[in-house]
Order: sequence, then C-alpha cells, then structure tokens
Amino acid sequence: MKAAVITFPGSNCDRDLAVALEQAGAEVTRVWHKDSALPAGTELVAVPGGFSYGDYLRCGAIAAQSPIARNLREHADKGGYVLGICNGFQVLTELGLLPGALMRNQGLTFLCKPAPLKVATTDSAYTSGYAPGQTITIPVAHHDGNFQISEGELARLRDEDRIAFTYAPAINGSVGDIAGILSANRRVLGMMPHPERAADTALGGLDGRPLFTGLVEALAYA
Ligand SMILES: NC(=O)CC[C@H](N)C(=O)O
Repeated sequence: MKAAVITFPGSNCDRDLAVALEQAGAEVTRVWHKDSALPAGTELVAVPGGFSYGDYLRCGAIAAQSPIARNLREHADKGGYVLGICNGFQVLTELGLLPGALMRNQGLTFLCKPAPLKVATTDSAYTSGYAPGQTITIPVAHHDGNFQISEGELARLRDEDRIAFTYAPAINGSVGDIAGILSANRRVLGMMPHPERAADTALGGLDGRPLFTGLVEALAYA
C-alpha cells in the first residue's frame, strides 16, 4: 500500500504515524502542507495528530485551507482512503469529508491518558483487523475531542453502521460516546484516539496495530 503522511506546521504525530504504517508494511512518503501534489499512486492519505497552525481559529480549520488540503479532497472525492487521527480527524470535519464537529472537552481540560474503546463496527478496511465488539485501549491526547452532530446525522451514522469506535466509559462528552466515524463510502476514517501510539510494545501497547495491519491487508486485496 502506498501511503502519504501530511505534515503541517504544528503536527507532532506525523513521524509516529509514518513508522506505524511502515511497520505494518506500507510504503510511506512524507508530504509537506505547502506541496500541491500527492505522490503518484497514493492509496492512503494519512492526516496526523498535533496542533496544526497552533490550533488557531479552531483545531484543524487553517489546515483545511492549506495547499495540500485541495489534493486531499480530490483524493477522497475519487474514492481514495483517508485516515485522520486526532487533529487529523478535526481537519477532516473542517473539510466536510466527515460530518459533525469536535468541540472542547466537556470537562474543559486536556485529556492525556489511555482510553478503553469498543470497536463498534468491523465493516471497514480500518477495523477489519479487530473482532466485533472487541474492547481495546488506545491513548487519547486532546482538548477538543467532544464529538457533536445533529440528531438526523447521528441517526444516519447509526443506520449506516458508520460509528467505528466508541469510548467505554465516556471521557469527553461526545454524543453517543463516539470516538471515531467512517464516511459513507467507508474509506475515510476519523478518530480522536491515537492508534500509532499503541502499535509497538516499546510504546506500552499493541491495540492500535491491527488498524494498520488490517488496512494494509485489506488494500492488498481491494
Ligand atoms: N493530539 C492531537 O492531535 C490534539 C488535537 C488538538 N490540538 C486538540 O488538542 O484537540
């Protein structure tokens, strides 16, 4: 699988994400926010966590206007795979590639801790490496992770089985305890927890690894 990992000024999980993808067998190219093209043959664009452009305006809002964001949108519009983690999820909602918004955590504090999650669907390239209903632990590190969405759009997410992960127990006030969602074509995933921080025993956990290995395997047979 050919993957491109975007770096914005303020990204801080870009290298970890590239390493996690490489360890799963992906061929990774790093892309700068001012680039105006993705490498030929890119199958997955990965948008990492961090504090892009200092979180000014709203988390992810300025990154969504960057030069590479146009290529990201084109890639998604063509049916390409896009993975947004934490700040990356915020960027994808700002771009309108995923519905809803990430608001300030209910407790108004930055949360940095391991978060137990439930795998809510295994029907995607990103979650096929898990067992249905499996409980996993993945670290979170955010102040704007409180996912909110209209009732109608929430019903649609549920009807279409597009909720990928939920917090168990709740941590930040997200509606339906939602931690990650899929696009209608199931090729775009946004999630607040950081699977790249739980993809190596040296990092204290392996529960994030099946996301990357499952994705690489799923795309090999796509
Ligand atoms: N780790 C991250 O990507 C953090 C995202 C964003 N800066 C927030 O705090 O909500």
